[in-house]
Amino acid sequence: MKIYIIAVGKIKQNYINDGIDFYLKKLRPYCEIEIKEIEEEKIPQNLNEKEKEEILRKEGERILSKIKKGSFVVSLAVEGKGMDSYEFSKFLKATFQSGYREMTFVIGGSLGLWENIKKQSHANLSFSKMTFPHQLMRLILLEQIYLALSKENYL
Ligand SMILES: C[S@@+](CC[C@H](N)C(=O)[O-])C[C@H]1O[C@@H](n2cnc3c(N)ncnc32)[C@H](O)[C@@H]1O
Repeated sequence: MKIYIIAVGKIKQNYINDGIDFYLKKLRPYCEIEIKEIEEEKIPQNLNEKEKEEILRKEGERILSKIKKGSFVVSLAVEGKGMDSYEFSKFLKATFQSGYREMTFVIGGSLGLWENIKKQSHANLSFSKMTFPHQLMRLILLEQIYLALSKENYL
């Protein structure tokens, strides 16, 4: 089983990169996992709606080009479906048990995710009603995948 995380932008904060490395190592016995970074568009000052939509579309098309056919795609979105950690663990395992060999999680950039991606995904997943920075979202997602695959009995 393989998990891809497609995320917009590079992470510059060392504490987040250290956390990501930490969980990638811990996840090694449980699954193969790969992060694909998408180039982030520059956001102009006084951004208008048209410019915002254009940025989301450009980033969105880059994301779509990285999604492998046959992968079960989950977009991370504040307005998506909420789950507790136990439900998330069951969701991960059930997806792989249903025959999918790959899951792809998609995390948007500073402006979010293109609507087309959310519509085309198999599921939209919310981690809470709060909006987290996209860099931190990568770390939170890895920690929850680790919890889901390694510690079911404690959830
Ligand atoms: C800074 S947020 C984007 C905020 C943007 N205003 C929006 O409405 O989507 C960047 C990305 O992090 C992810 N994200 C942030 N908070 C989240 C949450 N509570 N649940 C799921 N994903 C979240 C989403 O993929 C989002 O596109």
